[in-house]
Amino acid sequence: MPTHLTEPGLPGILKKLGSMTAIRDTYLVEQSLLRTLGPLLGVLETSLYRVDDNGVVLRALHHARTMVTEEDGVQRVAERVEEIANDQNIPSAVRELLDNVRLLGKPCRRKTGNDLLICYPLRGGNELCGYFVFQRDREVTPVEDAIVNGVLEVFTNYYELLDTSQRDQLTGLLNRYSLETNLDRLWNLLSIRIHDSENENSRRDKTPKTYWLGVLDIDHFKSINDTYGHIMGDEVLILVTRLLQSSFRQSDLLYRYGGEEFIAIIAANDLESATLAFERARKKIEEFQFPQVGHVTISGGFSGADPRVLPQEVINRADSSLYAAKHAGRNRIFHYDTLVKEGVLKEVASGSIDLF
Ligand SMILES: Nc1nc2c(ncn2[C@@H]2O[C@H](COP(=O)(O)OP(=O)(O)OP(=O)(O)O)[C@@H](O)[C@H]2O)c(=O)[nH]1
Repeated sequence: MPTHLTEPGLPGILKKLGSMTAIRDTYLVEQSLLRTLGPLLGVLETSLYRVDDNGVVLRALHHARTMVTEEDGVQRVAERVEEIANDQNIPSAVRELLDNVRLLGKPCRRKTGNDLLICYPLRGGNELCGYFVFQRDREVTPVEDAIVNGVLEVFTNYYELLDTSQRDQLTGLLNRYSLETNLDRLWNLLSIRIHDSENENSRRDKTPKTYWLGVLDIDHFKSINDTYGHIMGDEVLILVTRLLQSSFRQSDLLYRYGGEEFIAIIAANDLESATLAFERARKKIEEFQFPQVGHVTISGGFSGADPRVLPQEVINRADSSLYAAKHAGRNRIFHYDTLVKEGVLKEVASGSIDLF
């Protein structure tokens, strides 16, 4: 698909690369990559697919540019970025192309009507971590190919560096800094996902349209450290992380929020499913035999991650519920609204919570 927009030359691309590496948010860097490569290749639409270790698409980012004419007759470029949380809506032609790239380990293309659908692999180290896809009416020239490969390499190296700074070194989970800097973006994303799944077009989309935020905390962790030493304490933290990761879905988000405190943001259809998901995680840890230490339990509190409520308020609600769970004897996970209904927690006007 040819574009009628003015395309930047090499100085423009270098400037965009400079801007891309000035960004400190991994999601915005991904958008910036698409903004850089679209004009370079003379296409209006580009996509980025992120995959897990098994090649399953975790999310897709689509970027589209259009020329719009303002009321005063002035033309400007309008940009739209769309994020899809899973691989249910990937067109079959794209899916087949992604599979080819994964199998062959190099860029591939296939014909769709008069156009070519072209896909480049993204590599983090030697591992395939995603795909860059676009469609246009002509082949990629050797010069374009070299530039695309160069830009993708700068992108993946920079992305990895940023990603490392957003992760906790011990557990590999996203850290508190990353949660706090991304809360607003995350909240926007939740409202888009909820809006999308309510949309006529996404009727077949099985993604649950409600999200839940839980604060989970290891019980009596200080005494684990005191009895078995810090190294054993670290080992427990790593094992609890792995158990939580294997209990929640790949698409759920898990953060290390403090020393022995985690935040999980999970998708579930209703309160019953959310309760089951958090309970499954609690039980999984309760039933696990930790080397030397034996049994370890967690307590938690959770609340609906309603995008209309300020994110910090939702964290406070979950945190107060966690406090109530500790107060009630630990090894249990409480739901905020239920506690308010039962009169265990009182919601005060400011949004802060009093425990009776
Ligand atoms: N080994 C290890 N310990 C940590 C780490 N971060 C925090 N801690 C310890 O975690 C302990 C948390 O203790 P407390 O906040 O008193 O809570 P607790 O003992 O779990 O008690 P409850 O939460 O009330 O059940 C402290 O002793 C911290 O030193 C870490 O990265 N590794």
